[in-house]
Amino acid sequence: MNIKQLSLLNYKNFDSLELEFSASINCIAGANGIGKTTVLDAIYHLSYGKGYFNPLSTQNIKHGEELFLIEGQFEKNGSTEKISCGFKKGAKKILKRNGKLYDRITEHIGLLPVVMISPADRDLISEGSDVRRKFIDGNISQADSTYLENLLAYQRVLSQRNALLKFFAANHTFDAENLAIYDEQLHFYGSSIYEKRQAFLTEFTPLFLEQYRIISGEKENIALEYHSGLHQKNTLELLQENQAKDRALQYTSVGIHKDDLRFEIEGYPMKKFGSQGQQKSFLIALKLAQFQFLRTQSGTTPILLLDDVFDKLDENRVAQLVKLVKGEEYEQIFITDTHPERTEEIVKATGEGYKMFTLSS
Ligand SMILES: Nc1ncnc2c1ncn2[C@@H]1O[C@H](COP(=O)(O)OP(=O)(O)OP(=O)(O)O)[C@@H](O)[C@H]1O
Repeated sequence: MNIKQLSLLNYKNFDSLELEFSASINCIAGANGIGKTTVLDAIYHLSYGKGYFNPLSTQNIKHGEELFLIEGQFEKNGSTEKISCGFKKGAKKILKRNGKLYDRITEHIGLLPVVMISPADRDLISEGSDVRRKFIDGNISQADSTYLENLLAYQRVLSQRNALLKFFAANHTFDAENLAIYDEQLHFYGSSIYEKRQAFLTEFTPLFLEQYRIISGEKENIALEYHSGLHQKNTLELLQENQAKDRALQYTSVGIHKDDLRFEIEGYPMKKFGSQGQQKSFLIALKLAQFQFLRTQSGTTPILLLDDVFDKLDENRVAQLVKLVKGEEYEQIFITDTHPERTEEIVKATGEGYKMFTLSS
C-alpha cells in the first residue's frame, strides 16, 4: 500500500501544500519548525482520523483559520482510495472514503494502516502505565472491534463503581449487593480484555525481541513483560479481596485498568538504566514489531513514517535500521531529517528509488 498524493489546507503551519510521493522512499528535509513532522502527521491523520501528536482537532487548524482539510490518494491492492478529512470549528469532523461519508470514524480504522516512529514515543518509557495500556489497546483494536467495545463498557462500569464507592463514603453507608452488580460486570468485561491482551503479547513479544536484536546487533539483553493482577486471580476475586481498601480509597484499585508493561535492560528498568540510544532502539523495535503485527493482521503492508529517527543512534544502529526497513517486508517509507545530505547519503546507499523534498518557508 502507498500514498501517491497529499494535499493540505490550513493544517497546522501550512496554508496549502500539495505533494506527490514515491511509492518507495520519501525524504522530507528542512529546518526546525518548517513542517516536516506535520506532513507525516497529516498522513497519519488520514489513516486514523486524528492527529498523532495532538488529537484535539481545533488545535490542528492553522492559527487564525476556521477549518482544515487533508486529502490523500492511496493505492491499495491495485485500486485507488481517496480519503479526505476535514474539520471546521464547532462542527463534527468529516471523514470520507471515495466521496462517501463515514457514519463513525472507527469504521475507517484498519483500512489504511500506518505506523509512526517519532521522538514523542519516549512517553511509552517515561510516562505512566496508561500510555503503555493505550499502546496495547490500540494494536488489538485495529483488528478486533469487540475489544474496543468491551474496553469502553469496562470503563463505563468502572466509573459507575467508583461513583458508588464515593456515594457510600459521603453518606456513611454500604450496600454489598449493589456493589456486587458492578463487580460482576467488571469481571465479565475484564476477563475478555485480559485474555486478549495476553494473546496479543504472546504474539507481539517475540516480534519485538527480534527487531531489537537486529537493531542493536545483540548488544544487550532486554525484556518486555506484561504485568497484571489477573495473572494471579480473576477480577471477581481481586475485587472482593480489596473491597475494604477500595471503600477507604473511594475508587477501584484492582483490575485490568491497572495492567502495565515492564521494560527492562539487563534486568533493570529501562527508564532509569537505559542510555538515550538504547531507549531509542527499544522504542524503534516496539514500533517495528507493531508494523509486523499490523501487517499480518491487516494483510496489507503499512506505510512507515520515520520522524527524526536517526538522531541519537550510532552509525551501526542507523545502518541496521536502514537495512531492516529496505527489506521486502516494507513498502513505502517516509523519513524526516534536518540534514538533507545525511539522509540522502543513507537512502542512496540502499539502492532503492527515492524522492527528496526540501521544505522551505
Ligand atoms: N495550529 C497551528 N497553527 C499554526 N502553526 C502551528 C500549529 N500547530 C503547530 N504549528 C507550528 O507548525 C510548525 C511545524 O511543526 P513541525 O513539528 O511539523 O516542524 P518540523 O519541521 O518537524 O520541526 P523539527 O525539525 O523541529 O522537528 C511549528 O513551527 C509549529 O509551531
